Amino acid sequence: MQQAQQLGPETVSPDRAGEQAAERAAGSVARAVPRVLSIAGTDPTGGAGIQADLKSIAAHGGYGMAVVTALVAQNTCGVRSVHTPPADFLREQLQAVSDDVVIDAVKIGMLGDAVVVQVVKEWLEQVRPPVVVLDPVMVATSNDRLLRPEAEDALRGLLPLVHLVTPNLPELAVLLDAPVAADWAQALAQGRELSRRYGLKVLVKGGHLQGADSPDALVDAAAGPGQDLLELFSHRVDTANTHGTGCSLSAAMATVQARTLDWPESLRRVKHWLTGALERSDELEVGRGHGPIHHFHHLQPASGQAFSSRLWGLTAGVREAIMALPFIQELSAGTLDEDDFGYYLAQDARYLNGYSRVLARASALAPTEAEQLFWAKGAHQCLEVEAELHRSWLSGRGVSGEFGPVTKQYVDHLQAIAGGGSYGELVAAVIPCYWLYAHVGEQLSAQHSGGPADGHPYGAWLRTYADEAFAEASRQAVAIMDAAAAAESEAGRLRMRTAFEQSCRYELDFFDAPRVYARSRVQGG
Ligand SMILES: Nc1ncnc2c1ncn2[C@@H]1O[C@H](COP(=O)(O)OP(=O)(O)OP(=O)(O)O)[C@@H](O)[C@H]1O
Ligand SMILES: Cc1ncc(CO)c(N)n1
Repeated sequence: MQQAQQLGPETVSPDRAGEQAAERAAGSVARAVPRVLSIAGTDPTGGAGIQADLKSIAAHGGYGMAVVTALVAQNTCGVRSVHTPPADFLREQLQAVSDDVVIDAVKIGMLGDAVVVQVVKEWLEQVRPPVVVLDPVMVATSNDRLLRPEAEDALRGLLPLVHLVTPNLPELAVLLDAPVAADWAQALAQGRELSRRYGLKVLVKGGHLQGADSPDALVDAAAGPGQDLLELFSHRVDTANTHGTGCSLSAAMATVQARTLDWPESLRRVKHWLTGALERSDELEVGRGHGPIHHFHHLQPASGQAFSSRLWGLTAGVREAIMALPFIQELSAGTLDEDDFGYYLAQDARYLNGYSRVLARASALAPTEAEQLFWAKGAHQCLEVEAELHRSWLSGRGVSGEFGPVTKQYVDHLQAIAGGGSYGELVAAVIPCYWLYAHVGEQLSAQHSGGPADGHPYGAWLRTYADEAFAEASRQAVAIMDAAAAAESEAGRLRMRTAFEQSCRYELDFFDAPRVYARSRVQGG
């Protein structure tokens, strides 16, 4: 504090002042690691205000600094009280930063009252940072007021010093002294008007609209036709974790603009990041109200559900290929050659025997008793199904019980991982058998709603495919894989992915094997 008092404006070193003036005169200079100052209130739970700004700045490669306008006792559920430090002290904080550091960008958030707005205004007039983004914070996500109503006029007076303002719809209405926009078209019209009136860019935010999208638009009334509007539509993330989205967005815009000197490009990057941060917000488990977004989701590997979702997405092509196989199509239509079906079942019985041993190994490696039991039950069921296949379908058909080439390769692949891989890798390798089987079952039963027609040669078999108990086991297995993925290193997760993808390929080959290797084909041509 004492030190701050010693450092008045008159103590600015001539070098530093010259440096700032030179940079200003040259216009903005892109910086690899811009020095970004947040002027905002606090959130001790870290999701909004200065704490969110610093994370957002760092997440976008900036060097974050912060001047506190107000100390806010708040959490994800709401605001309890606000303590505003004396205006002189705010001035000293601002001056302490700008006397020493060249500022590449400023983000302004909660200002609270008209006195604070005035101090910040005077400082902006003196320093004129090259990038100034104002988030006109008025009301928190929890609906608590963060700006005194009588300060709204003062906030409008700040606009001529700002390059980009980022109002949500109610804030946009207050800045224009107009009714709140009822739809996106009205919001854009208001954004244009605000941009024109104050000669700045406006980021109109559609987070408060209803609908499948959460649109945002960069409006610049001064730009030529075709350049005056950039609209970005992202899907609306189904989450209550929206605390601090506005803070994080504006701090990110200030940072990326200072790095790129390109507002539209900044919005594209920031919007993409923000959607991911909302999507992954559940992983943080912070607070009981509107939780924070995941600022660093792009640096941390997806854990939990996201791992299996990624693998599922990566293997969409294999699933399509399986469904398109003559074997699957003809099986569903009832036109499949009996020998092909017999070959498939005999190989399945052979496979299940090997698979059972591999599941027993997963049981042996399982980190919890519940998982140990899950895999042990799976191993047991495989043997039961194998026995049932021999009793019902295979007896009297005279099909060979020898390993076919694909069956051999698939089981060898699983056994190699059972012998030398980690638990996560083994789980990832065994999942496609559950998951793709359940998927094919679901697809086939959708093709036979109400059950296969009477007299369908494979009707009984199709019915077993649509078994809900199996679908449930598949979901449990996938959940176990996600937990195992979270416990692995990044390299371990990569091995899991490889094991999973290889097993998916073998599932495809397995369904196609009758076409290639069934006795009638091999012998009869
Ligand atoms: N559910 C959602 N899904 C996707 N994007 C969202 C969602 N909610 C908000 N956003 C995005 O978050 C940003 C902030 O939008 P919003 O209109 O909610 O601002 P705000 O009210 O100032 O935020 P805050 O909640 O921090 O007060 C915008 O880019 C908006 O599109
Ligand atoms: C300090 C602060 N600024 C902004 C918001 C808006 O989310 C908040 N809740 N707290």
